[in-house]
Amino acid sequence: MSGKLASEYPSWKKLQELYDSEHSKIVLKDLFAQDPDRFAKFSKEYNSSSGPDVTLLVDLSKNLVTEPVLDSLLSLVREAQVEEYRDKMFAGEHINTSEDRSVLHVALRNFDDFKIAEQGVDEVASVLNHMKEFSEAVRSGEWKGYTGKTINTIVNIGIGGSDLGPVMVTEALKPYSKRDLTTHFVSNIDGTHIAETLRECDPERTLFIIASKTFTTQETITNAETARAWFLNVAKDKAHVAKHFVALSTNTKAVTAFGIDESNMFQFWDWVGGRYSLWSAIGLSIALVIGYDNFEQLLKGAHGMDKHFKETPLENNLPVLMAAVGIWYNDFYGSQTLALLPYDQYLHKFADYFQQGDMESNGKFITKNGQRVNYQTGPIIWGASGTNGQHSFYQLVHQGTKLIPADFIAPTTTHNPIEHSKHHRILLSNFFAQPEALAFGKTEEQVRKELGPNASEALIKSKVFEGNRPSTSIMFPLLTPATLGALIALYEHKIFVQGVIWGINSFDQMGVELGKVLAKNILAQLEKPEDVKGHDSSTTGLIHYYQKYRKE
Ligand SMILES: O=P(O)(O)OC[C@H]1O[C@@H](O)[C@@H](O)[C@@H](O)[C@@H]1O
Repeated sequence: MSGKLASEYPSWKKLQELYDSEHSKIVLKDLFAQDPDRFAKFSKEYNSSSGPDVTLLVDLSKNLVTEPVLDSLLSLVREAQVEEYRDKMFAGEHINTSEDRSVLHVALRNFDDFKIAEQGVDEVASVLNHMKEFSEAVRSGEWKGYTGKTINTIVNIGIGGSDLGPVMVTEALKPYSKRDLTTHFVSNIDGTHIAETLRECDPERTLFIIASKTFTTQETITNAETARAWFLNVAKDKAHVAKHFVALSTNTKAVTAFGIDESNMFQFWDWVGGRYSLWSAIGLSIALVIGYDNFEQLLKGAHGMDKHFKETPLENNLPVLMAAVGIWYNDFYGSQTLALLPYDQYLHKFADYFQQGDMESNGKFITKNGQRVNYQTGPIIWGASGTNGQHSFYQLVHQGTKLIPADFIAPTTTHNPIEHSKHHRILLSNFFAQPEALAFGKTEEQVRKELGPNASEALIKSKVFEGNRPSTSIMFPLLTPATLGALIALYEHKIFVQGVIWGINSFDQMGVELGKVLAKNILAQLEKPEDVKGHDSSTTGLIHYYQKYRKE
């Protein structure tokens, strides 16, 4: 990030020229026909160089790129000084400039490898130790509720980064979970969420984890207060709260004011961004569900990817390559979205998770220098797992009018090999077929031949697949904790690289503030119609409608 707009870099201009002169010639069918080595050239295998063995195959060959395009994209990465900024992040420099903070989720999974000088980094190991002791005590039954019974249910109360990571990871790693420990995640302020959850809980056997970096988030504090009131309604004595409520936060004062003992608080630091926090104390629910050792494997898998990102030349650097390809579509092809399509039911929350990870990081129109960008920044992230999407939105991906780059993700081996992996073979045959269909389509001649001479022209046309629709395929042997860690870190660093190129601050989230402020103001006006002041006629009309028809 050189202080420039991305569009001012020479390679940006070069890329625009390449797009203008070449894009109509970038046809996957031809590229594959011309070059039998295309897969070998454009796919990369990642093998972890430290920690648990992780291997990932990232196949970029079905993307609309040629070697000259990729070269220019990598020049752009260099001109934007991505490597320098990466090193600044790892060194603990305050690259989150608007909040004057370092960005050190990599320090949470470092295990003494990189030397990072920042306050709090030397406390990471002791917090992990606290998480280990606590999770083992709960899982073994040594930790007892106020009536001496063991814990059989945990309820994580948090939202955004204090919810989505633990939800996604505990779902993804279900095969490693303690099946007799029921887990709920309550996030929404809608009282239905906490009410429906509490209906399934026994106050004598439930542990509430109040997860909030700031410990001021309206949803989380309100839900936590409701949970505490529900608990005390049965337990009566406030002293019992200590056995059933723990907090994950950076805000000791607010945690103790809530009534949670400091010894039941798991600390983290302001250099951990909410959407990058599952590696911190925010991951306590993960450690409880899959066990601390597996949680540590998750961290170590991510650390392996950190090393790869930090030490691998750009040409082979997976987060860099994925970021570069994404920039090509987003800024030159004008595509608006990126679909995340894991062919693994356990990853069914992956797209939800990276909706925040990517969109809250890179959904910004102002550069770090305060200039408005004159190009597109972060893509809209969406997706669904497995073949479900095929029976829903893939129609548009195949034959719609929009270009939708997609990442297909799958394990070679399933955790559930029913009937000698019959299901998995069918699943994977779809995983292989969809990118093939997207890339190579089906020509009019093929359709004509298939339908015979009596078919109408309209029918023939409707069955044509233009093809040339790009995708990346990512495969790995099995979705283990370490593999998942590496996969998440891969996307985190992709987001980082794109943010640096666009010149934006990927680590603040100013865009979530305005709505919060307005809601607070409106909340104070909801009682009486005459209090509703200072709004446009639409907002006033809506509030008045509410006031007319509400029951309580
Ligand atoms: O963890 P707390 O502080 O409750 O924040 C929860 C979430 O709040 C939102 O407004 C966003 O800013 C998210 O980045 C954050 O993860």
